[in-house]
Amino acid sequence: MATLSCSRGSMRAIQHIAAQSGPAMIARGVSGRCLHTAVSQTNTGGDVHPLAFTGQRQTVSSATQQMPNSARLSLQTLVADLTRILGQHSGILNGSASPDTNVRALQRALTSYTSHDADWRRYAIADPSVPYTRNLVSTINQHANLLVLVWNPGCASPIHDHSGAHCLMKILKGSLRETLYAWPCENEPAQRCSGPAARTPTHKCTLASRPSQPLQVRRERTYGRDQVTYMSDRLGLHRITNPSAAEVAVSLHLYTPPNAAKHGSHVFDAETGASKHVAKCGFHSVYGLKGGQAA
Ligand SMILES: N[C@@H](CS(=O)O)C(=O)O
Ligand SMILES: [Fe+2]
Repeated sequence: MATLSCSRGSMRAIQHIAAQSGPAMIARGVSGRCLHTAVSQTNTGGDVHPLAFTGQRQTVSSATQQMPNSARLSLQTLVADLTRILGQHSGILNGSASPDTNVRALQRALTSYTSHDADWRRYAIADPSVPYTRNLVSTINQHANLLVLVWNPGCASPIHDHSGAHCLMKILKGSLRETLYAWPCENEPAQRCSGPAARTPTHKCTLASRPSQPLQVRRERTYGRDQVTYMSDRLGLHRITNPSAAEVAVSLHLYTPPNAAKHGSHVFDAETGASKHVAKCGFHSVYGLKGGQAA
């Protein structure tokens, strides 16, 4: 089975795989997808993995607009708060979502920040050719990745895991729907899928060792501007969708440790539960500069 990669050098391979697979592959949830024709018509990259770099970009708002100091400070303050909170734990050392990470404090910090467009505009680099873009704001002293994601109307991420990291998402603009799924092997007998290990990206439950069956949806929730939600591999898998047919949505994501950028993650087929590893998920921009590479 071909491995999708987020690295820039393998874009040709991704496009080639996608061209062969076409809409069926997208519909099966291996890649991100867009539901509305307005996007998919311009979306050569309905076929392109959403985490991939494409080189074609536009900012959501005019880049020439000034950023008020007060707004800029509020995002800086949030980054400072997150750095202080994450500096107090050792989660970065063991490469997985450490129980001593103060998730509540992170959640409080993200909640107390109020979204100002002028604050995050420089990071919100859109690209109509992919379902969504990933733009690095800060590495929080190497403890995390703080990203701004820009979601085209009707577009969604693939169903994916979070590489053992804590993931917090705050809506900056518009609304986003989260569909939460159980791990494919969660209800399998222990001998076929060994306990908690089945709920990590390194679980051994491959397609060969279990029946092919649709992923089970646990819940669906829609979050509006300034709402914050938490996700991790312990809760299962998820897909994020921009339900609007017309409006771009923007969200702020904190991943700690920053595992997906380093080691990639897994995407899942909704119909069969089959997974693929996506190597080293990159950024469309870094610190507001286009064409950035993964830190
Ligand atoms: N975790 C996804 C975005 S989302 O669907 O939560 C990513 O980093 O690309
Ligand atoms: Fe996610």
